Parts: sequence; C-alpha cells; structure tokens
Amino acid sequence: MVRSTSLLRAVSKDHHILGLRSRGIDIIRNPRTNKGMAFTLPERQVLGIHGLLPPTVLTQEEQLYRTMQSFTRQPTDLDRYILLAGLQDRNEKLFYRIVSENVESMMPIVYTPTVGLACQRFGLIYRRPRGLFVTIHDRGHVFELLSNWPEESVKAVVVTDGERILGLGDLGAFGMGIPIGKLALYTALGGVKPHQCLPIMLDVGTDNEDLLDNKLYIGLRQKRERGPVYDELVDELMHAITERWGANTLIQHEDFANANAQRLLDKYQQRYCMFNDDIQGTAGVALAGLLASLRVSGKQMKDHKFLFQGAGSAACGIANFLVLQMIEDGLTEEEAVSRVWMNDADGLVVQDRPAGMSGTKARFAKDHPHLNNFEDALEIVKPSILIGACATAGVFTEKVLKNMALWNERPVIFALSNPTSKAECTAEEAYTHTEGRALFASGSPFDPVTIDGTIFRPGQGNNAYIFPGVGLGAIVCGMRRISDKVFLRAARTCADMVTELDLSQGRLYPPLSSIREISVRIAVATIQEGYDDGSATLDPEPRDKEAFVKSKMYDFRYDSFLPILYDWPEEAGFQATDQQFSNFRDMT
Ligand SMILES: O=C([O-])CC(=O)C(=O)O
Ligand SMILES: [Mg+2]
Repeated sequence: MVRSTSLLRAVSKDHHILGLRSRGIDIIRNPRTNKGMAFTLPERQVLGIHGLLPPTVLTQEEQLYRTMQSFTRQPTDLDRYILLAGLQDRNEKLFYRIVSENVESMMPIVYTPTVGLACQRFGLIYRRPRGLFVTIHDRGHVFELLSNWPEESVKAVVVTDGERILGLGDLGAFGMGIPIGKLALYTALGGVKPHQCLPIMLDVGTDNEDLLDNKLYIGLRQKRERGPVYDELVDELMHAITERWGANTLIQHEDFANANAQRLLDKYQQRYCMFNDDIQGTAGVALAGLLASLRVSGKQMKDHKFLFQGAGSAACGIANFLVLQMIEDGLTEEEAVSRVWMNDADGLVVQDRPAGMSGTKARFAKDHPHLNNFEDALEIVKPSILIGACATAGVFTEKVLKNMALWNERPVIFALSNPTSKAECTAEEAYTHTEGRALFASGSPFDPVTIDGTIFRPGQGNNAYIFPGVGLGAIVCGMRRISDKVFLRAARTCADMVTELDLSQGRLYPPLSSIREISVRIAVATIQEGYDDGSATLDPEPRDKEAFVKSKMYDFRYDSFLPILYDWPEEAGFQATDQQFSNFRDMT
C-alpha cells in the first residue's frame, strides 16, 4: 500500500502557532528528529533550516567525539549527568548512541551511582519534563491524564512511587530520576525505541520531612497516602495504562518500598505484563553471578549455605530463586529452604523473634534462639555465600570478611546495595581481607583493585544485565504476563556468557561492554519462554528469534530526510510506501 505524501510535505511548510512562524526549525527543536550540525547541506535546504546552523557539517562520529570531549571536561559526575540529560533533550539519537557505545563510562552516570545523587538533587537539576507525574489527586482521572502523553505506541512503562529509591530511602517525586534512568537503559542497552518508553512517577506524597521542608521540592507536599486509597490509585494506573496502550504494555515496578513491592507483584503478576525489577531483576542477576561462581568453586548450588544481610523484597527475591535452583539440583523444597538464612535490622530471622515478621521472609525463618548481632549470626551460620541487600554501608566489616575467608577457600561475597555509598563493603575491602580469594560482586561499580601485583576486576551484579533484555523480549513478542521462569532463564543466559578470562580476573559477570549482546540473547530467551508457557501473543512465532529481535531494535544512526523529502516531490508524483511512511512517522 502507498500513502500520499501530504504529511511529508507538511513538514517543510510554514505553520503558524501562537503567531510565531515555525517550519523546519521545529525539526531542530524536536530531539527525535534533530541531528544538530549533522544535517547535510541538501537537507538544510529542503527542510528550510539552511543558515540556522553553523556552516560546518559534521558526521555523527564527529559529534560523538565532540560530546565525549565535553563529557570528560565536566568537573563532577553530577555535571556529567546534567550534560547527558541535556543531550537527551536535544538530540536523542546522539544521546543513545554515545551511552550505548560507552557503557563503562556512561552507565555509572545515567544510572547507579550518579542517578541516585541526581534524584537527591532533582529539584535543582530539573529542566524539562520527561515522563508523567500521576498524583493521588488524579484518582478517577488517570486515563485522561495518560491521554495527554503524545505517543500512541508506548510499549514499556517504568513506574515508581519513590518510596525506596535505590538504598537512599523515600525521595518522593525526586524519585522520577529512576524511571528515566532505567528507560534510558531500555534503549541504550536493550534497543527499545525511545518513543515506546514512558517513565511514570506516582506521587502519593512523601514521609521524608527534609523534602517536605525543601524549597526546591517538586512533588506534593503531604505525607504519603497509604491503605485502600493508595491501592485504588495503583489499580487505576495499571488499568489505565493497558486501556490506553494495549493489554500487553510492559509495566516495570521500580523502587517501591518493601511493604508494597512484593504485595503489588503478587497482585498483578498474573493479570498484567509486569515485573518488579528490584525483586525479580535483582534475583535474576544475583543468580547469574552465583551460577558463574560455581564454575570457580566446582560446587553445585545445593552444596552452599547462604546468609543474607537484609531481608527485604530484594533479598527474598534472590532467596526464592536460589531455592528453585537447588530444587533443580535435586533437593526437596524443605532442604533447599533450610540452607538459606537471613538477618536484618531486627536480628537473625528466626521463628519467634520479638520483632515478629512480615512477608516472604517468614519462609526462611529458622527454629533458632533470637540473636541480635550480625557478626554473631555469621558465626552461627558459617555461610559460604554472603549476600548484602540491606543498604547499610560497611556492615561487611574486616572481621566478617576475614571469617568468610577462614571458613571458605573461595568465599562468595555480594554487596548488592546501591548506590556505591550504600554498598555493604567495597571491592578493595573484600579482596584485601580475604587475601584476594573472594568471589566478589557489587550492585554499583567499583574500580579494579590491585593487591600484591594482581589486578582484580570486580563484576557489577546489577539488574542492568537483565531487565533491558527481558523488556525487549517481552515487548517484541507481545507477552501477556512475565513469569519468574523468564528471569531464571535470563540468569542462565547471562551466566553462560561469563568467560574463563572473566573468571580468572575475579569477575562473575561478562564485561559491561558486552551488555548489549547479552540483552539480545536474553530477549531471545525471554521470547522462547513466552512461547513455551503460552504467554507470547505474536503469531506466527518467529523462526529465527535472534534475527527477529535485531530487526526490532532501535537504530542509533541518523535517518536521512532526503529520500522522503527530496526524492519524492509532489510534482514528480511519487508516493511513499507504507514502510517509508512509518519510518518517517517514527522519526517525527
Ligand atoms: O538501579 C539499580 O542500580 C538497581 C536497582 O534497581 C536498585 O538498587 O533499586
Ligand atoms: Mg531499583
């Protein structure tokens, strides 16, 4: 089918908006179409932007170089964050390309740890809107509010209510930085098209007094709404998203507090195409690293004994996945659960402890006297694998680490809390106090550590290995729901990509530079699981799934406007094909 070129011609015509004459300049002002100085001379002429740009014409590669120069010249990471946010607002293709090609230097800026600081300073650095703010006062009108979002084909939503932003606690509406950062990785690492991504901040107030007093706060100045009214709003949002953009719209829950995270996951997991990244993404990535560690220790998962410091939803998510893995190794559920111990702010998780217990951790409560000290708990359990998910920096003390090294030839130590300032120990501490024998991973990045001439390159056990690929896979095959098995499969896929070289350098994850390739493989694994369990709706099932996934991914290179605007002038009677038309629509 061919379409008339009238829409295409409209681009180069004059428009009168509020008395202002605007034409080609809108193409420069629109981050989706803007190429900056990379517009070629013929494009500048046809689009009516000749003279609005400096005369030099740059290639995208030259622009990358220039941007990199500015990036490295910034005095602080927060300045680098602001620089990249500005680029994202100006020139989308350049932004995503530079992040995707420089994951090691840019992921720590657009994502953890710097994104944490950006959230804390969000009132100061806020420039242009990105995403939707849905507040408790919008109850009853959420669909109308979503209708204000200009994109018709949203496929991935990341939503937070800001109550547990990384390990930084309740940041209220400042938490918006997190859905924005996660979705930047959906595109940069997973190739999901930017216009298909929507960050949502669900503002139900904040209990953070400092923010309520902060002149720069941008959210509702009220205490958090909880209980049935909160639940109704979340319900309405989930429903409205799928009403507006279709039943298979992917909805990622991010950084909800423990009291809500697992509860909302249980409530919605079967009804929507959704997952909770802090529970399932974290669990998947932790499992991936632990699977890789087995190749070094020569053990099976069932041969291990685990102690978690922190028993929130992330810890429980990991523990549940470990149980599934140990059952696959041949243990009964009871045996598997017996190998997993937890400790939290109220002490060892035991059956009758004074503080009582809520949620999933009850599954792991042991029949043991109450103990209130982590170091004592460690001595009782003598774990071979120690996992920190408690957002308390330094709880893995020298004594803790030395004990781990005393009991284990290759102690496995994961300090997963984010950002770096909340990590349970640093990479240097982990290697130093275990004579370099630790198999260490952290949620946020650490630089390589040199001990006695040996360089250790710690891996980053971060969800970013998992969620962009799962998201991409779920979107392209139109998944109705996402089961835990998707994450188990994703974990195995990630673990399989860890090479002997990685392991020899103490790294339990593939290098970040291969994360885009991993995302493709995880997307393929996700799609496969979708067809195996019947949740994929795309029909027919693509035969070559990898080629199919790649064909759906965002192209970071600039489109040329010329085939559309130059080669097919109306007088020549040319018409655009459907494909050309939709390429153009994607561009504008
Ligand atoms: O964002 C990250 O780096 C991982 C994550 O989801 C969290 O810590 O909440
Ligand atoms: Mg999170």
